This record gives sequence, C-alpha cells and structure tokens, in this order.
Amino acid sequence: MSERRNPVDVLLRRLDPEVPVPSYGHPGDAGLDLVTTEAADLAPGERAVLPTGISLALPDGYAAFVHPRSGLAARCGLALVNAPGTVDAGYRGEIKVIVVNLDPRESVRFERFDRIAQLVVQQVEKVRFHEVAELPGSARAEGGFGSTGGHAAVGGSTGGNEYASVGADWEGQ
Ligand SMILES: O=c1ccn([C@H]2C[C@H](O)[C@@H](COP(=O)(O)OP(=O)(O)OP(=O)(O)O)O2)c(=O)[nH]1
Ligand SMILES: [Mg+2]
Repeated sequence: MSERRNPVDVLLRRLDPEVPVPSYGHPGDAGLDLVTTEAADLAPGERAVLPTGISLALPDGYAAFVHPRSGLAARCGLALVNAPGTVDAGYRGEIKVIVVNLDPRESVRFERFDRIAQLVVQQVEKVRFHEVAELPGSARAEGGFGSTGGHAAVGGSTGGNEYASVGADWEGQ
C-alpha cells in the first residue's frame, strides 16, 4: 500500500498579481504547470526566455526542476534549451523558462498565461568527495555512450560510421 506523504510547504511570491498559483493537474502528478506572463511568437529555430511571474523560497535540501510539457513537444516541437532547468533552493529571482521552437516550418505562439512548462520539486542530496587513485570495479566499468548497442543510425546510410567515430573518441579517454 502506498502511503500518501504530506506536501512540502514552499513560500511563493507572485510577481504578477494575476498569475495563477501553480497547481497539480491531477492528484498523482509530479509537475506543477508554469505559465508565461508574456505573449510570445517563436519562429522556427527561435528561442526565448519567458517569465513565469513567480519566485520561490524552497527549503534547504530541495530543488525545483523546470521540465518540458510533452503535449507542446509532440504538437509544436517546443523544447527547453536547458531541460531540465535547475532552480536552486537559494534562488529568489523570477523563475524563467528557456524555450526553443524546434519545428522546422511552423511558428509557435503563446498567449499570456498559456502553460509552457512544468515544475518538479525534489529533494536533492549534497555530496562530499573523497578523492582516490582507483575506483572500485563495477559490471558496467567504463562502458557508456551506446556500449550496449541498439542505437539508431545517424546521418542516413553512412550514419553508422559517424556514430562509431563518436564512440571511438570516447574510448581513448
Ligand atoms: O530553467 C531555469 C534554470 C535556472 N533558473 C534560475 C534558478 C537557478 O537557481 C538560477 C541559476 O541557474 P543555473 O545554475 O542553471 O544557471 P547558471 O548559468 O549556472 O547561472 P549561475 O551562475 O547564476 O548559477 O537561474 C530559472 O529560473 N530557470
Ligand atoms: Mg549555476
């Protein structure tokens, strides 16, 4: 049986008096929808830094991550340049969303208060590094970047070679 945990209390400041307080669409959702407070028109390939009209004081030990919305990605080719954007607990400025229109032909138009991204609040660990000369072994060892195979071809019929050369670069490191 899953136990429902209490929500984490987070202080929020509205920088635009009309902006809605972000809320979960459904009880089990991970993300709170963020809106843009400014209308925007993005030509193919264009990017913009859109204001959300809110700032937060996250508790220490937490961070918020600005994630894309899959509907906008699938329908319009909208992506976040820095996905997921990281909002630090100590950040008191306006949360902004760095969008890019990846559609090769169509513009994307946002009106004021359109939902453009979603915010996922998570606990984050702090680490303390202990430098060593050798790391303990593991099943994966240094394999990565396609080492398990099954990758898509890149660059058409000759793409396989291009991909292989990427792997080769990494092998030498
Ligand atoms: O999508 C994002 C990403 C970041 N931020 C804000 C909150 C975050 O705490 C701050 C800094 O972000 P980040 O560390 O990613 O940017 P940086 O380029 O490393 O800037 P800085 O030198 O200020 O850390 O910018 C946003 O509003 N939206
Ligand atoms: Mg930083």
